[in-house]
Amino acid sequence: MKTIHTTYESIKNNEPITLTIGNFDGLHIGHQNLIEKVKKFSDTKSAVMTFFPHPMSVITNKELPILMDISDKERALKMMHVDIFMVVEFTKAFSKLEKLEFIEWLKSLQVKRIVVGRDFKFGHKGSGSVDDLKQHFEVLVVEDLLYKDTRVSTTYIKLLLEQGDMKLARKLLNKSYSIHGEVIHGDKVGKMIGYPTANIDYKNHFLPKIGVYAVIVEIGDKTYLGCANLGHNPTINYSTTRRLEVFIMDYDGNLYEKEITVSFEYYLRDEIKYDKVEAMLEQIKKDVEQTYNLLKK
Ligand SMILES: Cc1cc2nc3c(=O)[nH]c(=O)nc-3n(C[C@H](O)[C@H](O)[C@H](O)COP(=O)(O)O)c2cc1C
Ligand SMILES: Nc1ncnc2c1ncn2[C@@H]1O[C@H](COP(=O)(O)OP(=O)(O)OP(=O)(O)O)[C@@H](O)[C@H]1O
Repeated sequence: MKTIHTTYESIKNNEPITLTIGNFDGLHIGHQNLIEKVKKFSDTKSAVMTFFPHPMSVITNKELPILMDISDKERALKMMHVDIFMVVEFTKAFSKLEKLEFIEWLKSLQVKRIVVGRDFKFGHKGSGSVDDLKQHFEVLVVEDLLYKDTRVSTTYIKLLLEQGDMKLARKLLNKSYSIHGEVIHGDKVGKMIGYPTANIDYKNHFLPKIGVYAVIVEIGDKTYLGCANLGHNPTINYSTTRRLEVFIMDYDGNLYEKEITVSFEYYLRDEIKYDKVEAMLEQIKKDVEQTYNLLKK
């Protein structure tokens, strides 16, 4: 797969493509279904276009919590054997292109065919629709992928994660929800109480429900079982911002500044404010045992 990081002014493509366009946050089964359709045409290369930063964050000037960053999407699309991944810088100027300007821009990219969902919108304030595209390109409109009457969408998956429904989120994402980030320094209390934790700098990754999780941790090319606490640490050193901390089983090494990935497999329980640290340690021991039982092969 060829990845092109570009601006809309400088983008170039010389090969005829079948293209799909969108945010594809999470690359859920609705997105995957659509991309499989893109790949079916043998007269063109398959191409996926997305934008960075997320258009909503540029338009609203607010950081938007995301399920996947560009590197996650790149990895997933590579595994799906997409030929070309176009990452176009999303700017205020780009957002102001009128629908016909946007269409002319696409024409300059050798687009033979466009594959999108019925609600696809483009151009300034989303004024362009599938009908507009049809006047200029061959367009394949993919039917909605539903799960029990609900359209599979990034928004719906975020709702499931907020409810701690990791099982259904996993089904709709086709993989466990994961967050990767650099390990940063915490308060070093964990080590003292016998459960050292790696604190992850989760940046603008979307955070699931506050609580304790059975997780799988990837460190380089190795995987470990772990138990994560996502929350405010109300018992020791209350933190106003949410923290993601993981106790990694059978690991002792220095993780500071290393990049690790945490996959949320099971929601175990709520985060609790304990009166005594001993009571918390007893519970953490049980969490670790439960994690082992759930995740051991
Ligand atoms: C599996 C696990 C479960 C935890 N559960 C709770 C909890 O219910 N309540 C709480 O206040 N802290 C909980 N913690 C967080 C610990 O209080 C925290 O790891 C400790 O304060 C160390 O923080 P530090 O990394 O900043 O040193 C949990 C930690 C782990 C690893
Ligand atoms: N469940 C689905 N079935 C069919 N097509 C879909 C589905 N979900 C998204 N698409 C299509 O995938 C493309 C990219 O969608 P995009 O990521 O921009 O939005 P989305 O998945 O609907 O997310 P959100 O929940 O944020 O609206 C669009 O053409 C969209 O219509």
